[in-house]
Amino acid sequence: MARGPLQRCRRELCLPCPALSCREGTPRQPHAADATSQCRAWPGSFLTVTFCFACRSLMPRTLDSQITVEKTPSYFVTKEAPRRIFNMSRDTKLIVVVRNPVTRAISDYTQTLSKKPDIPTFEGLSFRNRSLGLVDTSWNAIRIGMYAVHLESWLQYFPLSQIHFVSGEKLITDPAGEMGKVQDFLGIKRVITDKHFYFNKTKGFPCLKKSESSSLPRCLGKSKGRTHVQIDPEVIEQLRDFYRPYNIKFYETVGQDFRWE
Ligand SMILES: Nc1ncnc2c1ncn2[C@@H]1O[C@H](COP(=O)(O)OS(=O)(=O)O)[C@@H](OP(=O)(O)O)[C@H]1O
Repeated sequence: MARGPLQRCRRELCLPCPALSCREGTPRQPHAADATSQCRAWPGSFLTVTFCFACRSLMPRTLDSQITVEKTPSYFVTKEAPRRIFNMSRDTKLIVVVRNPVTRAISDYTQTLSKKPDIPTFEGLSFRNRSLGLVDTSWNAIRIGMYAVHLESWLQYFPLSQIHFVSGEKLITDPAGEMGKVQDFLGIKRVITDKHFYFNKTKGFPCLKKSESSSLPRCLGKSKGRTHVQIDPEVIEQLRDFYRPYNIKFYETVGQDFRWE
């Protein structure tokens, strides 16, 4: 029997979802089975890729009409991930949320600082030699934003048609629009629409009118959408210059202009 779109999508894998978290109350698609909570029960995140293969056994069993969704932000920048995922299931559809890499780096730093207040300054970590404009690409917060570089590894295994890029910026300004495109990409009915969202002025972000488990409104947690550390505008300019060629290459490769300039 020919496989329908839902059967084809049965083993979906959701990659970094830095904006509207897959695990935090996104309205549930009737076709989605969430493997992430099971996987996250596994201790230690540095072995993400390894554990996610181990954790396949922890994934919920899915019906042919369901899609398994797994969300691990570090997959996109993990060298071995494309090959391993391809070997597991070459039909896997990949979703990557990307945002302006400079803002991403500052967000990343803000998050680390909240856990380790003693780390060096953002400027100190960003440059090998600031006056020469030498950016430290070995610092993860910088390296992750070089999307074009990471994408190359994925394209060695997966065609572009199997990868969907969500704009992190549009996910804030038009969550329903971005979620609509995700649902189209997965070949499922547009169940999540603008009826599900409202803009919460206090949070400064869109929130859900009601969560899956209750009829009360639900925003993402305190660690999502917090105030960023203030960075010297000159540093921001230097980093913009650094990322420009990577961004241009990325836009060209995916055929989409994210307007980060
Ligand atoms: N609706 C809504 N509510 C709150 N936050 C939102 C939302 N949509 C997108 N964002 C942006 O998501 C950013 C946090 O994502 P993370 O990268 O920390 O997520 S994750 O760790 O990958 O789950 C977070 O980044 P920061 O602003 O740096 O905290 C937000 O800008």
